[in-house]
This record gives sequence, structure tokens and C-alpha cells, in this order.
Amino acid sequence: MIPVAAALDALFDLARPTETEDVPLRMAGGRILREDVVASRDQPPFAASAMDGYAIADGAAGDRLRVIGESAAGHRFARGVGRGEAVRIFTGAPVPEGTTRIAIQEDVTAEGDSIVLDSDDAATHIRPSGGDFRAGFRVPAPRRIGPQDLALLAAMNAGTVRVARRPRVAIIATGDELVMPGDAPGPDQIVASNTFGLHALLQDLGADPRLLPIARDTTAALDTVLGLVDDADLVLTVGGASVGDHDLVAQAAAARGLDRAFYKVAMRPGKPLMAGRLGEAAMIGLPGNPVSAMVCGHVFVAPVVRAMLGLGAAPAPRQAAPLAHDLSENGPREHYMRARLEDGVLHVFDRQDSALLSVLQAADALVVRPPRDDARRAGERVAYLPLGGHA
Ligand SMILES: Nc1nc2c(c(=O)[nH]1)N[C@H]1C(S)=C(S)[C@@H](COP(=O)(O)OP(=O)(O)OC[C@H]3O[C@@H](n4cnc5c(N)ncnc54)[C@H](O)[C@@H]3O)O[C@H]1N2
Ligand code: MOO
Repeated sequence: MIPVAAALDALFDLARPTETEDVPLRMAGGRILREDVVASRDQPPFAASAMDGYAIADGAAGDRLRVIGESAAGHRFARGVGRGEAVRIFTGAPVPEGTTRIAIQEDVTAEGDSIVLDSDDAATHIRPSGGDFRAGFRVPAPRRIGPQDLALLAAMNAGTVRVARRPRVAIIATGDELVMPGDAPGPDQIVASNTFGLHALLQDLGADPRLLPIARDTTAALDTVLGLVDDADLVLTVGGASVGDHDLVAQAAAARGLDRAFYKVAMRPGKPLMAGRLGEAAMIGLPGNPVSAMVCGHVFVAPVVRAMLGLGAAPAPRQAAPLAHDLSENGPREHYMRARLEDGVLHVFDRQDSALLSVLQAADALVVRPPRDDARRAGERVAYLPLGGHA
């Protein structure tokens, strides 16, 4: 058994960054920016009105000004404006030459082709040219492109952006007992679940996951499904990783030339984890117990996918919070305990069996106990991995 950190390092050695590709901006949400985007012009490109009203050169409450034209968004007033004059102006329109402030229309009385200023206003209501960003302003890569990024990149006039190709991930469930959700299971069968959780996790990460057919517990069936892996960057198998007579994944992968990096990690759940290089792909053999597979998804698969996307080789980010209650000392394996954060305090579930998906679903954190961690008291701060995803 190797420590979690050593397993993660070995996995980072297997993870190759994907190539880059150009995508139209509207397709770029959730993708990883691989090349800086640089603004080619100032925004706004001209001094712009922030309000509907009248652009004026000067004037105080009581002054009467002659309205000599109009500046609307997209249509500037092309002449200059002098003392005693005003230009009708709308939000977003270019501020005419010679004006210094906008008198908002609520503060003005319009009378024919002139206006009277009803009050003084210290604010100019003018957005200066380049007030948002200047030409040369940069959004640096790498970065996951969120909705706010998209809005900014569009304002910077980026029609396409250079992003990381999504890592293709083949997911293979193994086991004679498994049927697909919605099928009719026999009396000794259960429904494949882990692969669906992993598929969703991978989609959230920005990967391109593909569910392959369930492989039966024979080396021939496993070989057939491994043969469908095609151009995957990462192959995930689920189950068949332990020491039982029907745990044949290692054998089938070896026959296909797996160059094994490690087998068994000092963690709980997730001990029978296996990894290596399988042709062009990295392969991770996940344990079959549903919670073990999902915990390994968060602890190993997610950082590997992030590394492939070019976001760097770093463990899943941890946070810390106080415990709601005492915890007994930990054994020799790093323990990832399902817990629920309530008002910033961690409640660790009593039942931690790695078959209990209902407990995992109710959890929003995995408390991380180092190997041989001492007993912990209520109120002590401990590390946890946020799981997210709760309404
Ligand atoms: N003698 C020992 N037995 C076991 C050990 C051990 O060290 N010595 N380790 C245990 C631990 S820990 C784990 S974890 C499991 C891992 O076993 P496998 O990876 O071989 O997984 P399976 O035996 O195929 O399945 C375990 C369990 O999970 C269910 N399963 C499998 N795939 C799925 C799926 N896609 N969706 C839902 N459920 C799935 C399967 O039906 C089993 O119930 O080994 C322990 N045994
Ligand atoms: O290591 Mo297993 O994954 O505890 O159930």
C-alpha cells in the first residue's frame, strides 16, 4: 500500500495535458482557457452617458439651455456643444465634444426646444473612455471560463477562444451482478450506479465522459470492452479490483499491455485502487464499492482531469471546519469520512460503510483523517473536501 500523496504523484506522471482547440465563444462556457485573451480596444471606446438626460457644458439650477440635437446609443452627436446649449442624450450614447456632465431628465424641465435645470448635481454621469478596461487588458490562461468570464471575453471582442480539448474518459463498469438503471434486475442483480456518479463528476470537471457497456466477470468480456476504449485519454474501470476469484480487471488490463504504476493505496474507502499506462491512455482501476469509487473520483480522478486540462498538478483543495462532536482515533489508512456541514460545523455520519450511497448523497463534505490521527474533540478544526452539489 502506498500513501495517498504518492499515488496522486504517480497519477500526475501518467496525466498528459490535452491539445488546444479553438471554439466559438458561445461554446466556451466551462472550458479551460489555454491562451491569454487580450483586448484590442478600450471599453467603453468613447466617453459614454450613464443616464438618460441632457449633455451640457456647464450650468446651475435655474439656467435655461437650448437643445441643439440628440446623441443616442450607436449614433453620436457629431458637433461640439457650447455654453447655454444642451444635447438630448441616452444611456450608452457617446458624450458630445465640449460637454462635462449629464443633467438627468428627472432633474430637468423641458419646454419646447429648451430645458431648465431644476437642481445642481455633483455627479457627471459620464463613464470615461476605457473606464472598464483598456486596450491591452488581459484575461490570463489557464482559467475555467464561467458566465462572468464569457461576458467579459465577449466585451473584449473575442469571437473564438483557445481552450483545452476535453479529456476523453472511457468508463467501464464490471460485474455479472450489474444491470443498467431502468432495466429489470434479476434476484441476484443490482443496478450499476457508480459509473453514473462518475459520469456526472467528469462532466462537471469539463471532461468528455463515455459510458462503455458493462463488462461481465470474464477476462474475455473485459478484453472485449477494453477493446472499445478507442482514443480515450483516461480509462476508468469500476469494480473487479480486489483479491476475489472474479476480480479480473488487473489480469485483463495486463494482457492488453498495462504498465502498472501502483496497486493499493493506504486509504479508506478506496484501498484496492490501481493505476498505470494502457497504450496512449492513463488507466485508473477504481474499487467497486459505490462510495469507494466516488471518493476515489474526488480524490484522484478530479485532480488528474484538472492536470490534463492544464490547470496544474494539485490535490483536491481542502478546507477546514470545527467538528460537531468527538471522533475516535484513526487507523493506519487515510480516512475520508462522509459528513454534513451545518452552520459551518461538521457532523460526521455514524455509518461509514462504503456501500451506502444514501449516506454519500446526504453528505456535502469528506472529513480527511490522516493515518493514525489522534482522537479529536468536538470544536477541533479538521480538514475536509467539499463535495458540493446540494440545493
Ligand atoms: N478479502 C478481501 N476482500 C475485500 C477486500 C480485501 O482487502 N480483502 N477489500 C474490500 C474493499 S475495501 C473493497 S473497496 C472491495 C473492492 O472490490 P472490487 O473492486 O473487486 O469490487 P467488486 O467486488 O466488483 O464490487 C464490490 C461491491 O461493489 C458493487 N459494485 C461494483 N461495481 C458497481 C457499480 N458499477 N455500481 C454499483 N455497485 C457496484 C458490487 O456489486 C459489490 O457489492 O473489495 C472488498 N473485499
Ligand atoms: O477500501 Mo474499500 O474501498 O473501504 O470499501
